[in-house]
Amino acid sequence: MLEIYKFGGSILKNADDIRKIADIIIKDGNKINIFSALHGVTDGLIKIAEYASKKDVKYISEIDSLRDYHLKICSDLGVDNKEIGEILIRVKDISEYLYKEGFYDLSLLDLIVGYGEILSSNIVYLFLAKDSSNIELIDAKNCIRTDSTFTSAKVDFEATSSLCKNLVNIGKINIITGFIASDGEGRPTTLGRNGSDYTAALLGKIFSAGKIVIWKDVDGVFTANPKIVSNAIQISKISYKEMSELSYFGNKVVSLMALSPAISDDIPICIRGLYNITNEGTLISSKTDEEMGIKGITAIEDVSLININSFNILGIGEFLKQVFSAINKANINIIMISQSSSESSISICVRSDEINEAIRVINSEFTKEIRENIISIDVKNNQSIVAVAGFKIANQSGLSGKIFSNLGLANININAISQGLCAMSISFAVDSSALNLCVKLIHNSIFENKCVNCLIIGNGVVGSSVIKMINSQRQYFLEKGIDLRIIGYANSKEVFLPSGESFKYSSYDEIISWFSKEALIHYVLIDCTSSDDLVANYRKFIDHGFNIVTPNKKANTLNFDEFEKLQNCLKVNKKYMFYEANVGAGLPIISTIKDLIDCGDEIVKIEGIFSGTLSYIFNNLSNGVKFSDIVKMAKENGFTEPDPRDDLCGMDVARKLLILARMIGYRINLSDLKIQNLVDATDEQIFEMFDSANKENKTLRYVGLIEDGKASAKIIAVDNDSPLASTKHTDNIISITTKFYNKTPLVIRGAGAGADVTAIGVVSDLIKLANILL
Ligand SMILES: NC(=O)C1=CN([C@@H]2O[C@H](COP(=O)(O)OP(=O)(O)OC[C@H]3O[C@@H](n4cnc5c(N)ncnc54)[C@H](OP(=O)(O)O)[C@@H]3O)[C@@H](O)[C@H]2O)C=CC1
Ligand SMILES: N[C@@H](CC=O)C(=O)O
Repeated sequence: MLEIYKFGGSILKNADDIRKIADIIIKDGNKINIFSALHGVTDGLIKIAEYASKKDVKYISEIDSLRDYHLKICSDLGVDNKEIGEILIRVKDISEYLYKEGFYDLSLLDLIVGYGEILSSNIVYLFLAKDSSNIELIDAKNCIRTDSTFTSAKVDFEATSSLCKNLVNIGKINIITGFIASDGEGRPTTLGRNGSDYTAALLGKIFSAGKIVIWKDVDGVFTANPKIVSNAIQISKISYKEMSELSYFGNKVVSLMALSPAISDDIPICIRGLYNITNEGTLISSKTDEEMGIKGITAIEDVSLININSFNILGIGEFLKQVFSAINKANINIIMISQSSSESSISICVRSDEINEAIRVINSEFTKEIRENIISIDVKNNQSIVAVAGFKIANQSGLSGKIFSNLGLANININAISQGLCAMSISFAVDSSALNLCVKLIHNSIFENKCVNCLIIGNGVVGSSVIKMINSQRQYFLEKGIDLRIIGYANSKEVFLPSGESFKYSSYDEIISWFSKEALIHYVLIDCTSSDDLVANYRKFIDHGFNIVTPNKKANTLNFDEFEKLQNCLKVNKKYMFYEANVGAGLPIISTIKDLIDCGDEIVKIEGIFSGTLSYIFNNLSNGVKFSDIVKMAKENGFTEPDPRDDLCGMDVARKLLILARMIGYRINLSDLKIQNLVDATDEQIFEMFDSANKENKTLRYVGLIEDGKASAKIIAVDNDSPLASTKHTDNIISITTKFYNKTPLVIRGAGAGADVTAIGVVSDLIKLANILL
């Protein structure tokens, strides 16, 4: 199967690129190979023409760097530079002529600019010809015939076809200049920007190629410009129609012009990356990837929006006819139209550099009506058109909602919108200042809406275990349709990113702005610190789109006014806060109480052992170990609070009791709780308590109680056969008496502290959140 390869300037930067390209051509034995100019050379040649014709001597230094660039590559490749040197002298001669004349026209521009392709193709030819006699160099001026529309010449297909068939020997490896052609009088012409793609497509059509491969510095067509949307996805298959839509609206991977010869003869075009040849690229053909209804988001920048209102005086048909014919006569390209038939108003988008002319022709068309205030015109500059394209645009219900609700939340205003019934795209105009955010938001709302993006602050005992659990269970969650993605984790000074990079921070604002600039759809802050400071910033995170999941008890034990403000902020922003690990680590205490309340049950009493650390201490006292040593062991095992005094003074239990008490409707603060403090207890005092309880066949337990609007906690010597006495290790045991569970209370028991069980509580919250969001 004959294939046409085209190599663009972005992969013609140095000798290494040319070696890679030569390897591909030789390995594949590819017969028709089209070359653009070396990277940046076309622009360089335009500059030379402009400087020289304006008698600016800067053209000389441009010529020098052009020469040095090409000769260095020749020397790096070890090719004889005589031929290249001679071509460069011709370029110099032309520029000296332009300098002398102080003038250039489009035909002279085509003459000089075309040397870019001549130089690159000669270098490649010379390099390949060192090892093979089967290489042919073809100057496309000798086989692509055009009219004389310099800089964007129209191809005479019949003449070109017969010239190519005569000149190109497909038994050989042909190195052919892209972009350039000549008119009937033999004058050099060019095919317009990205014209080399068009040369490739033309040759594909002429030689009935099986495929046209466009080699680039990117691996294929992406769902958005990866320079704007870092998580853009490579598309494996896209139809001609979809690609045409993307190209029309600004995707530069392949030009619209190049698509048409391929479409007419159904020749697939493959976009492939030179630097990643194992990647199979994107195939543009009559078939699409049906699974992927929407293929991408693209944008045209630098447009202006003209709104013309006719106040219904003229018939709509007549009014529109006049608008379009005026614009058409001025040869101005209308990029997008949006019409409101009820008001006979119409919005049209044109390129910014054509706006003045467009306004002039409309004004002159409607001079009388404007004077009589029948027609008014207003203009919005600095606009960009964003388009979402794909074969399922027209019949995908909910798509507009998905797109526009996220834009609305980000305060991005749509200035005009356009979509046809059978359309492959929906397009709209936004202020250019909002463009990047807009593209990211739409991209992520379509392609990333199945992800919960987790930012973990605090990577100590609990945080590290949460990170490990999310990563190790990733595949398991994916199979359930939940994509938990860690976008970063932080300690108190530094944020670490998945790329391996990190940045230091001094305020949470820096963290918020870093992550919100990605405009992801579902964010969650996982607070694995015990910080009050971070809690004080929750509302900022929530205002920027974050949900919260946390084992940190500080938020739910804020002073009641602050606590209510936080609840209100969540409500206003429609965000969620989950905190199962606040009480009993991974034990389902919070969720059970919530379920009972949601079912209309009334909680009468909650009682039990709420501290894993104190449980561990009293469970181990029986082994004759000192109280102070057991505290150390509890800290080493990760059961205590970051500051173990919070456990010993009863504050940790107090927080847990307050959290549950507030859940069941008590409007109380920490200061309202009666809590026994053990922080100053000596080993001897604790042992004495233990010993006297033991003598009475009792066991010491630190017990919390919530009942009758009050909450308290203290050490109690419980009977040895009491369920409270039966706990082991770090066990918590919580008994819940309710209107329905009144004879036998509902009891939850299990490990109440430690990294893994707490991480389970956090991750189960993430799954609950994901099930709501996704
Ligand atoms: N351990 C357990 O069994 C349970 C713990 N919890 C709760 O989990 C939370 C974490 O506990 P644990 O992992 O043991 O604590 P650690 O002390 O092990 O880790 C705390 C982490 O938070 C970071 N950090 C501290 N202050 C700040 C701040 N102001 N801003 C940003 N990061 C900060 C620390 O960073 P750096 O190292 O730089 O200081 C560290 O990475 C606590 O709220 C605790 O109550 C809840 C249930 C059970
Ligand atoms: N330090 C706490 C940890 C869980 O909240 C405890 O010991 O219970």
